[in-house]
Amino acid sequence: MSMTADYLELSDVRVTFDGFRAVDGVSMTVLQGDLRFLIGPNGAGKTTLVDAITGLAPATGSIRFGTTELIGRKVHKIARLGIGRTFQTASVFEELTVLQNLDIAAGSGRGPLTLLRARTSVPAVVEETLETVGLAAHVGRKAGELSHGQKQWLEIGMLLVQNSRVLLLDEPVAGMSGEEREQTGALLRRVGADRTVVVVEHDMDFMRTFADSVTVLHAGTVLSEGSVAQVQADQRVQEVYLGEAATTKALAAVAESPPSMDETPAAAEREEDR
Ligand SMILES: Nc1ncnc2c1ncn2[C@@H]1O[C@H](COP(=O)(O)OP(=O)(O)OP(=O)(O)O)[C@@H](O)[C@H]1O
Repeated sequence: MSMTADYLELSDVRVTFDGFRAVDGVSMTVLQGDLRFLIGPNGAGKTTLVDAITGLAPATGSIRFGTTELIGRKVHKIARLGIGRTFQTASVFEELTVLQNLDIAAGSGRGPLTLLRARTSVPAVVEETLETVGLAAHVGRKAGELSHGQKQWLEIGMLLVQNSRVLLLDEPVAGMSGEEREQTGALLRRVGADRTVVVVEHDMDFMRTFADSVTVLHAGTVLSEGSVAQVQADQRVQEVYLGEAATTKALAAVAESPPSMDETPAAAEREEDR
């Protein structure tokens, strides 16, 4: 493990699809141990930004992991540098056991024969990871039989055995029960202590409970950034999140009883002000 703290530093990152700017000049720095949540309305560019970091979307600007530039590198090179991600739907091997899934992830450099050979002991990193993600009691179960939450934990475990230093997690608690959410939050705190973690999430309660810091994306740009309290107090964030609901409500109110502008107190006040 490195002695110096890791960090992920994005500078003026842009991703364009056919002239449409999905990510439009994002700069942000995420430090190891600072559990960062990336939030924003649908289409804000969150997933595209994660795609850019992992090499799946062509980006311009700079994305550095420590002093290493990631832009321009191939997907598997970026993964090998220690940048790991999960997807909204867990991508575990359903027919294989929990242990086999972790083994395959850990042995990404080993040949298939080594993996097939009967083993007498579980590698230390796999054993440790089973404890960390809370699946020690389920080593022999087929991944397909796990609950949705447990599959997500297994996927995070697969990143841990690969020694991922950066974890980019796409909606890890979507579809989870309340208890699984709590356990996932605790897991993120544990793994995030000595790793650089970015959590893309729509669940605001989960974000409020577990985020150390928050970046709010809107229309491909950083709208706001700071602590949960700072971001929540930001007028622009409230407008983006409440905007749609407020507009719908206002329209409904207008349809129900058209307000007469002359009679409202506000209109009367404005008259006096003149
Ligand atoms: N491959 C693509 N080609 C064209 N447009 C794309 C592509 N991928 C994403 N987009 C567009 O880029 C914008 C950002 O999408 P993205 O999925 O990154 O948003 P998001 O913040 O992750 O949204 P959600 O919360 O709904 O997942 C959207 O308008 C989307 O339609």
